Amino acid sequence: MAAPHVTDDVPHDECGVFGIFAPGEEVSKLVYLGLFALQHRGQESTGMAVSNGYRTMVFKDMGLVSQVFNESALNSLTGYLAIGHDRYSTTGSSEWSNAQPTYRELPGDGRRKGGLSLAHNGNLTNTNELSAWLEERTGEQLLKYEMDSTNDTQLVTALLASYGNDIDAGLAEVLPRLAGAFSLVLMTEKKLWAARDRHGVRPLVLGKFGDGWVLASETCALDIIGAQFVREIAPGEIIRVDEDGIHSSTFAKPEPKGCIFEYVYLARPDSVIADRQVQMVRERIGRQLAIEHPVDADMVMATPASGVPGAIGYAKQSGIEYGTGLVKNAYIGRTFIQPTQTMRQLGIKMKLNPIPEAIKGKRLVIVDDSIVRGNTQRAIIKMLRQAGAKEVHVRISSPPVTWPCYYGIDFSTREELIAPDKTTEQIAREIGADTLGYVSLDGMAECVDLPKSQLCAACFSGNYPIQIPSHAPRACGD
Ligand SMILES: O=P(O)(O)OC[C@H]1O[C@H](OP(=O)(O)OP(=O)(O)O)[C@H](O)[C@@H]1O
Ligand SMILES: NC(=O)CC[C@H](N)C(=O)O
Ligand code: SF4
Ligand SMILES: [Mg+2]
Repeated sequence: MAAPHVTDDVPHDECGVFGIFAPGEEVSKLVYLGLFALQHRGQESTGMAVSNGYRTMVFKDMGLVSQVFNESALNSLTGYLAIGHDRYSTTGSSEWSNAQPTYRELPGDGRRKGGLSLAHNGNLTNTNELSAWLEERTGEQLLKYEMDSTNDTQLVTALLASYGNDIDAGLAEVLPRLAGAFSLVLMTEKKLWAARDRHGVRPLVLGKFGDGWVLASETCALDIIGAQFVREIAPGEIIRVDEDGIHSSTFAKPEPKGCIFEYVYLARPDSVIADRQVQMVRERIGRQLAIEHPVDADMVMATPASGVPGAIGYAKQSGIEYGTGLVKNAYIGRTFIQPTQTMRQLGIKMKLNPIPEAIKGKRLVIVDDSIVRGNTQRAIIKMLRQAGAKEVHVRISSPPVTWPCYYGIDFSTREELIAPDKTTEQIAREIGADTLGYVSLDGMAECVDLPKSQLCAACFSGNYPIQIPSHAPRACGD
């Protein structure tokens, strides 16, 4: 059940995140649109906190944006200042209590109580230390202490709330002590903040909306409400928006390590990250893939949806005709970001269906952006063979994923990945492909066209540029 949380006092003050400060506007419908545009970043739960300057209402529930919010819910969420979140769980299970935005009451003065609402994309890697620090500061144990079971976002909210109404002081002390990845938006009844970890692992952008300001994980969420892109929030930067305007400060020296997987899979192709149009990066990687792994074939086809730009690039470079061999059900989202293996496997069956006439008797090149657990390619190749494909040559627009991600993508053990300790031929046999080719790490990074030193590619290389949890496995030689 959706649970509105209302603080009713008078004045006081990867997942996808969204924030807006637009005096004179009713913003809940704009937040809805922004969250809708960011749905590809998280499909498990969604929510928003909205303030009219005096009190905050938080409304969140399990499910998609279109399932959780309806007209009457949006009409009841009145106010000009809001944040929102689409969740894809990485730390803390997929359940209502971990849905975001998180909310904490602040002490306030007298009856003027207020609250802190916060939404987080990323994943923290020192939750043990942070739990201990919270206990030291407040005597509070957030959850029964257990490795990995403390929701990282709740910890940040509790730590910041322990500074009372002085959120700026809290941010200045708490943010430098967070390890891992975080793109945050947070608000009290009158002010909106955003902050990005010093590595800028996850994207976060600033836009202008009339006289107001918007924050969003990706530029596609600015486009949908007609906001103008202003700039990215810099790694290590804090932005505050209030009635006096916008204010920027720095809490740490930037050391960029943007997630390369955003370009490969996570972000929407119509978004722009670090001045790079994601669609164009993916097409370039497809071209590179054709150069590195050519094959004689009759048709190049994509694994919908994220494999499409790479397949276009592969077809253009190879000169092999591009065709559609699989139809995607338009009413189903991403399968990889589902929280359980059963849901991921079922999802693929519901999502993709072959077109036998288009593929029968053909030598196919099937392009996808990545193979992680192998669910998608295993299922698709079976479908294509049953539909009469003569040969199936799989080409992948990223190198083998061989190491877990601790910075906001949910593959946290090596055991769940298909590629570790296997040759490409072994993986090809396991998924049932005639041949398999992965683009090289250098080739992929060149297509992103940023210095390798400014990117995280740890899930491909095992070289973690940012602290990982103390219990995590390390790459050989580390
Ligand atoms: O090897 P796996 O474990 O199956 O994971 C990789 C697959 O998952 C993703 O697709 P997804 O269905 O999530 O989203 P998409 O529709 O954007 O391609 C990705 O694009 C690959 O197809
Ligand atoms: N994918 C994410 O950004 C997840 C955010 C946060 N770590 C959570 O699990 O809720
Ligand atoms: S480990 Fe992989 S998915 Fe995680 S932040 Fe680095 S590049 Fe991105
Ligand atoms: Mg896919």
